[in-house]
Amino acid sequence: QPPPPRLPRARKTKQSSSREREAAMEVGFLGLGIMGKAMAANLLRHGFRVTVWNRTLSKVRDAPPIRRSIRLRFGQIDRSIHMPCSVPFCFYPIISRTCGDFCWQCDELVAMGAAVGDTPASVVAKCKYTIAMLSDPSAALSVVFDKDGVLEQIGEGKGYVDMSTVDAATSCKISEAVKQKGGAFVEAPVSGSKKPAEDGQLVILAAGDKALYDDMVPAFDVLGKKSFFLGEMGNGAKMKLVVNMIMGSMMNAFSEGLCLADKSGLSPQTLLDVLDLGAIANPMFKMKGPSMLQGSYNPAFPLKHQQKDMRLALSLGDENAVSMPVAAASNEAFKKARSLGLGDLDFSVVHEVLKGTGGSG
Ligand SMILES: NC(=O)C1=CN([C@@H]2O[C@H](COP(=O)(O)OP(=O)(O)OC[C@H]3O[C@@H](n4cnc5c(N)ncnc54)[C@H](OP(=O)(O)O)[C@@H]3O)[C@@H](O)[C@H]2O)C=CC1
Ligand SMILES: O=CC(=O)O
Repeated sequence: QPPPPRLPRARKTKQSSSREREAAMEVGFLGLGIMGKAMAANLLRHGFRVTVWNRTLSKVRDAPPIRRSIRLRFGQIDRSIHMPCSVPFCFYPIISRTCGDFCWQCDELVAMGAAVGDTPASVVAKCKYTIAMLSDPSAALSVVFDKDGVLEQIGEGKGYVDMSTVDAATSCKISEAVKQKGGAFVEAPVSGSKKPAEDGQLVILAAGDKALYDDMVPAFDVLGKKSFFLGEMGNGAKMKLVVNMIMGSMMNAFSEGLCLADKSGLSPQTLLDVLDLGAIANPMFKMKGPSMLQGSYNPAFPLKHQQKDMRLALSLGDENAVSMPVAAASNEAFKKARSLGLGDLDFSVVHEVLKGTGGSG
């Protein structure tokens, strides 16, 4: 049994601390892609009550192999109920008729106890804190500013935390709008992919409202192995873009090296072994190398997101007059991969492009 989340603030009175604890454990989560789903699951496993929303509802309601929970709604109350094995399947419709709206197709999160919100606004209305994990700047802005968006319900006493990878301008625009409504905002992009998200081993790069950051530490402790508070709004986004610019360039150099080894008559597997023992050994080469040699590119970090990060990092370079020829060349390879329809595969699929243009392909 995992330990309950820490109290967010020092105790005041017994009554107020129990109210704070209740509120702190109630978190909204917008965006259930590769990362969001794993992160929301972690929060649920650690005792947080989570209300989730995703633009495409089917991701929330994918049918699991065993349908053992139902979703009940009574006005504002929206609960997922686990049916004990002793309740025969044939009784579910009867329960549903008695209790109102329900869905059979509860996905893993609902089966773990998540409630489902209809809109970002309804999630923010319900929860003191709402986290978002969305694909890119346009998604991040849409979820906040569009109809039924976050802005409709954010206000005094509520916090919004966007963990998507976006540029500093996007974070600042959201921050201004949230603050104007009386709410608090933290940007908190993460370093670490699907597996670290599943294992609660992300590195969190936060900036913005320090009080909200402090409130979020119990959740960040569950999601990550370390969180950095980087000061003023935009610094989290910038740090994340610098890190991913380096990562994208490394992936290109690695792929070229695998091609070069292969074309010059060396064993790429032996190259992996040699790299792993030397000064440039790193978890990315170790994890991605074997699957790249097999030509297997199940997406942990989709290439379209890596290319978005290269684009945003290059734009940050433009703003600051920093010449980045290595990153620019890497961006071209990622763009080429996108143009070939490879954007939804793992970013390591750029290896195939490099093979095609000069390597073994
Ligand atoms: N995967 C990784 O390894 C890592 C990813 N990141 C960053 O985290 C973020 C999420 O990544 P990941 O989970 O991999 O991405 P996915 O592509 O798996 O998920 C993207 C999510 O954004 C939602 N979305 C996209 N456009 C919109 C929109 N216009 N309005 C509302 N929702 C939208 C999608 O909803 P729908 O299901 O409806 O399409 C989905 O929930 C990205 O910014 C990425 O760069 C950061 C670290 C690691
Ligand atoms: O953004 C991707 C990651 O692995 O970090």
